[in-house]
Formats: sequence, C-alpha cells, structure tokens
Amino acid sequence: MADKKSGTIGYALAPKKQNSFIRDSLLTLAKSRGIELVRVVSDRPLVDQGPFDCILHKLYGDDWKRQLQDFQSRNPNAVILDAPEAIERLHNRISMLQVVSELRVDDRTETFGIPKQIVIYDKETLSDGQAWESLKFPVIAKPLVADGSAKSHKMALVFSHGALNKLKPPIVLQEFVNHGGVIFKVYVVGERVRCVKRKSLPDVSEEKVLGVSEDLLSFSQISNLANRDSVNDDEKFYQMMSLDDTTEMPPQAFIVDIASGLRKAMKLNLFNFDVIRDSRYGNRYLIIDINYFPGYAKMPGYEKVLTDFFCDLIHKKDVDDTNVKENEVVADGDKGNAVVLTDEIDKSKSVTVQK
Ligand SMILES: Nc1ncnc2c1ncn2[C@@H]1O[C@H](COP(=O)(O)OP(=O)(O)OP(=O)(O)O)[C@@H](O)[C@H]1O
Ligand SMILES: O=P(O)(O)O[C@H]1[C@H](OP(=O)(O)O)[C@@H](OP(=O)(O)O)[C@@H](O)[C@@H](O)[C@@H]1OP(=O)(O)O
Ligand SMILES: [Mg+2]
Ligand SMILES: [Mg+2]
Repeated sequence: MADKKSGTIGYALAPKKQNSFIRDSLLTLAKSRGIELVRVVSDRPLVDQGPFDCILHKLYGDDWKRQLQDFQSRNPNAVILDAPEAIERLHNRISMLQVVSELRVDDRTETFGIPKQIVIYDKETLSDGQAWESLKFPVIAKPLVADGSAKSHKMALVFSHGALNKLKPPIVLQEFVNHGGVIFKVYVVGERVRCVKRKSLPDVSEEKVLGVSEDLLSFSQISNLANRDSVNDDEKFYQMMSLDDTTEMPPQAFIVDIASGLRKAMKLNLFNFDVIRDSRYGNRYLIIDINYFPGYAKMPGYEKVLTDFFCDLIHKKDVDDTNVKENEVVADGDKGNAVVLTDEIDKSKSVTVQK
C-alpha cells in the first residue's frame, strides 16, 4: 500500500554506481510506497529538471557542487543527500578518521579507536627514519586521497622500512593490526544500521614477517568483490560477499552508538565504516575506513532499508515543510536515536561527540 505522501527523488550517479544501486527491485518497491526515483541527466542543468523533493547523488567536482547550490537556492525545502561539504571530509584518509577520535561512547566494556597512523607528504619524509620510527611494521600504505578513483584503493602491505622507498607519497602509513581475517562493514542509512561480516586480509604472524621474501605486497579492495556483474544471482552474490564463519559480531548497541555518533558528527546519512577487532584485546575495535554512499546493493534487503529511509525523508519533509534544511535530516541523530535493522535498541542510550 502506497504511503500517504508521495515524493520524487532525483538520483545523480556514475554509470557503475547506477548499475549496481538502481535495481528494478528498488524502483518497484519504492514506487509501491509512493516514491518515484528519477534519473538526473547530465546533459541539462539540474535546475531545469525535476521537480524533485530530494537529490540523491554520488558525483564530485566544482560544476556539480554549483549545480546543487543553484538547485538548493531555488528549492530551499528540498533535501540534498548528502551535502558535498560533509562528503569531502571522507576524501582524505586523515580527516576521514579524525572524527572517530572525537567520539565518546559512554559506559561500555568495549573500547574503540583508530590504528596508529602517520601521513607522509613527500619522498624526503619517507626516507627520514624519524617520521616513521614510532610505527610497528607491518604497516598498510594507503593513498592519502580517497576520492573514489581506482588509484585511491591501491594499497600495499609493507613488512619493513626498507620497502618504504617503493611507495609514492602522499600516503598514510597505518599500522597493520591482526584481526582474525574478518572485517565488519557497518552500513548506515539515516537512523538504520546494518553490520555485515566480510573477508579481510589474513593475520600476519611474527615469523611470517621475518620469513617473507617480498617486503611489500600490493592489493586493492580486498573486502570487495571485484565486479558484481560477474554474479547474476543475488543470493549467490550475497553468499560470496558475506562471511558465514563463526566470528562473533561486535555488540549491536555498541556499533549503533558509534554509527549514531559518526552520523551526527559528520552530518552524513549515507555511509559505511569498516571495523576490525584487535586480536590483542578481545573487546577493542578499530575503525579503519569510512565510505560515502557505499555498495548498499550488497546488503541483503537493501531495497526495504533504502525505501523506508526515503519514506521517512519525504514524510518528515511533509511534516516540517516550512523549514527543512539540507542537514535537517541528520538532526534526528541529535537525540541519539538509531534503529537497528534487526531490533530496537535502548533509545535512552546517548552518544556524546567530544568537541
Ligand atoms: N590497519 C589495518 N589493519 C589490518 N588490516 C587493514 C588495515 N587497514 C586496512 N586493512 C585491510 O585492507 C582492506 C582495505 O582497507 P580500506 O578499507 O582502508 O581500503 P579502501 O580501499 O578504502 O576499501 P573500501 O573498498 O572499503 O573503500 C580492509 O578491508 C582490510 O582487509
Ligand atoms: O560499488 P561497490 O559495491 O564496490 O561499493 C564500493 C564503493 O564503490 P562505488 O564507487 O561503486 O560506490 C566504494 O566507493 P568509492 O570509495 O570507490 O567511492 C566504497 O564505498 C566501497 O566501500 C564500496 O564497497 P563496500 O564498502 O560497500 O563493500
Ligand atoms: Mg574499506
Ligand atoms: Mg574506503
């Protein structure tokens, strides 16, 4: 049954993203709930298209930013998912994780943080031992820029400082932390949070570090299936992507608290973050990556999660039509509310963002 308020969402996505995200199953379910998803074409100005209640996008560049600004000034009550200024924080792997260091999650036995890391801007610093002597090898070398290009996913596991001169700054050197070969990917869609398990890099033992012939191993998007199109059946795809091993999931309320805190601090509605459990301590979790508008289609049942979010958005816009601002949608997070996809959490639990 269609919800009482109907709405039109314009989506502006690169072809690869459009193919993976805008699936018939999503279009059909959204339409049945009164939500029309309409493609924004690139050969006409955004302001000449529509009308749209909301723009859902994953495009970059100054021209696109200007188009969104023009659209917002002519449609002050329309919602932009999400604001380019908020997304830009995730395009630099230092600013990306800075927000984690400011989070405080109250009264938990679990602790969280980010791996030790340093940023290297130039070759000279790379050869200056003082810059990286505080790091324990192996380290993962990640491009500083995380702008969605293939290059931004090209990484290397570096076993000794002798191999550092093979790297091309600007890079982040992040300590490799053994985590049992399993990564937890936490998908966030507004107040909805879903944690899934994925294959990750295997642990590196002391002997292995000493015994490796190569002092540097390159890889890219290890927790991701290279190309979804190679798998035409959803169920099979989900099985290949997810991990049904016995690794225990992190405590749900803990993950949701972090998700709520990140959402409020970053003012983003559509993101995921990668969490590993530090094998040295049973209850310490490290956030190693945060991604804007990730591969939601890999999340089983993504159609309903996104459609419920769109309906809330349109309904909320309907209710507050007088003064919805582009970040108003995030304001709900201020009350620390978050809905876990499998069951409700204690809504009284709050997350404070350390200023
Ligand atoms: N500090 C770390 N310790 C151990 N393993 C790590 C660490 N950082 C990254 N990894 C491994 O490398 C993989 C890729 O790292 P990361 O997620 O930062 O790259 P990415 O290119 O941004 O990936 P994504 O496709 O999720 O955007 C992780 O999924 C994990 O398996
Ligand atoms: O499309 P995919 O399913 O591979 O989704 C990946 C997405 O690619 P996209 O470019 O198509 O959005 C990536 O975006 P960029 O960093 O490259 O911008 C990043 O968000 C990954 O984390 C996503 O993988 P997931 O975290 O969900 O496993
Ligand atoms: Mg990642
Ligand atoms: Mg990433």
